[in-house]
Amino acid sequence: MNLLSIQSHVAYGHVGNASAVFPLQRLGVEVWPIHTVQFSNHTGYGAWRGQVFEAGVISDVLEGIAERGALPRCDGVLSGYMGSADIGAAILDAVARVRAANPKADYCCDPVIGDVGRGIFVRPGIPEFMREQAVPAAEVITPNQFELELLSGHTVTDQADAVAACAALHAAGPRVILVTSLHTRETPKDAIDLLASGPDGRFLVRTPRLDVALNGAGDAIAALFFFHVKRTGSTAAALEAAASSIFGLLERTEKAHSRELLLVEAQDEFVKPSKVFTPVAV
Ligand SMILES: Nc1ncnc2c1ncn2[C@@H]1O[C@H](COP(=O)(O)OP(=O)(O)O)[C@@H](O)[C@H]1O
Ligand SMILES: Cc1ncc(COP(=O)(O)O)c(C=O)c1O
Repeated sequence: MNLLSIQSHVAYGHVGNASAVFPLQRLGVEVWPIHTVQFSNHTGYGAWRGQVFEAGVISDVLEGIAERGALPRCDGVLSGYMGSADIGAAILDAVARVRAANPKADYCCDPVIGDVGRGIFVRPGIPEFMREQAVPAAEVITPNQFELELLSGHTVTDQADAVAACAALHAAGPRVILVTSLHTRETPKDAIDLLASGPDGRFLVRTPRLDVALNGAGDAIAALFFFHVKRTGSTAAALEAAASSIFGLLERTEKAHSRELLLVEAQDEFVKPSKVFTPVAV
């Protein structure tokens, strides 16, 4: 499988492409990363150095890949945090070019907008861009609970609300939805839910809540989920594999008291997770 992954990149630590690329490679995917920024480290440290690339760089690198004649072999595009609407437009152009070369290619959009604790943390215009352009163009999306509410216009208090919100988003385009970090009235305090919704049904996985506050887990789970959807064609199987791998990764990271995901050290979790969380139909 060949996947184009258009995301931010950090030299030190693991967010964006530095979180998504290696797990895919470990699973045998040929990844073509295009970086939207190159920073020293993620912004959670409060200080970082590096550069935000212009949207033109994305189109230029894509043009070079096209010149190699590779686009018909591209099976999908994955995107994450978008620093500006220009970057967003360049990403959707890339999706359109890939689709023109391979009509079977899919687009997975992690519609990064914000989260429950922090509210919106992207630039003005990005939430609208996600809702009006990126989400309708995507086959697979991976919103967290905050993004699910914002994109669907539904308040999510219980599981039924989350299912209804997913139904509203399916109507906008995406065939498969993974809701991350879901906490409804039914979720115990010491647990985290993941809800996946697709043509084969709706499924829930509940894992223990670990004592970690890390960046990049969302980027890794989006990559894993997209890969397993494409590999299996099953929403339930993709949820099981992605949720189990991420839990294993985070548990190892917690044990080591690491501030960064132990992506390399815990790489076997991507292939054979220590614990398997079997989804239940909801
Ligand atoms: N403290 C935690 N305990 C257990 N699992 C977690 C924890 N934090 C994140 N995860 C797992 O990682 C997934 C993605 O995390 P999320 O917080 O949505 O990512 P991000 O904020 O990096 O976008 C969650 O759905 C959950 O499965
Ligand atoms: C450049 C960059 N990309 C992506 C992320 C993803 O972070 P999170 O996993 O917290 O959503 C971060 C977070 O700090 C970042 O700094």
